[in-house]
Amino acid sequence: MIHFDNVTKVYSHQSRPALQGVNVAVEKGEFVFLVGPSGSGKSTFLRLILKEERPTQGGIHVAGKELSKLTNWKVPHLRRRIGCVFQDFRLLPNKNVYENVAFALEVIGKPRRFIRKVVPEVIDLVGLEGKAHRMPDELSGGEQQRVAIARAFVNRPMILLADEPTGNIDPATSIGIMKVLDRINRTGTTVVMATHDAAIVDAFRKRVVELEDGRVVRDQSRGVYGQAYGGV
Ligand SMILES: Nc1ncnc2c1ncn2[C@@H]1O[C@H](COP(=O)(O)OP(=O)(O)OP(=O)(O)O)[C@@H](O)[C@H]1O
Repeated sequence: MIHFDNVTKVYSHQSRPALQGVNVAVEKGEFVFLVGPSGSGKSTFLRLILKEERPTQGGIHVAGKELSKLTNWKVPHLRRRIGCVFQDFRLLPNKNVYENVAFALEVIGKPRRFIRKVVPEVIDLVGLEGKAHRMPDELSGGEQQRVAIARAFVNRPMILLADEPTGNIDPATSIGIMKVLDRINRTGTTVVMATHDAAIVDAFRKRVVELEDGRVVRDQSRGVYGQAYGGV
């Protein structure tokens, strides 16, 4: 589903590469935690998948397409098939829960009847039943993140990218957010989640890809946040 083939990314005016010789293959339906210190290249990895950045060297395939061969007018189509969730929620403050989720479908021209059917289903899926008419400022941080996940998922993307989704949320609430992402993954959506949240990574035991200075230093199935060697 996502293939990085010897990918190096050097931003302009930077001497040090943000990513260096990265080879990672994420298959359909996988859940991958992307970990590593600040500045190790996690967000760059996610931005390359969306073609928000281009690799300096190497190739990237997403859903069977080589991104360098994707013409500019096809990029929105790629992005439509990839849901994104961020640390800072990015909800529309003047729209309620229902409207925030529905908006994602309205902008891509889905029929109103379809929107009325699927939006309540997704609001239930993320555990916000009964809260469709609340405004974002009437919700807790965890609830706001659930709305953001509902919005990212309502179009049933093949891939969900999450950049520090629990970064602004307390540990107990983070477990609930993670369970929602797990539920989405179980519907067949491939999930890649960049995180610093060791407790979450250790609790859910998914594949862990660790970056350090732009290189993959570990790729482990059912991994933990820190090095697993020596029983640590
Ligand atoms: N737009 C940019 N222009 C120039 N350099 C950049 C740009 N974006 C990121 N970098 C640099 O690339 C390197 C990797 O950054 P990146 O944001 O991918 O790391 P990260 O692992 O996501 O960090 P964090 O955990 O702090 O979000 C860093 O050295 C950063 O300063």
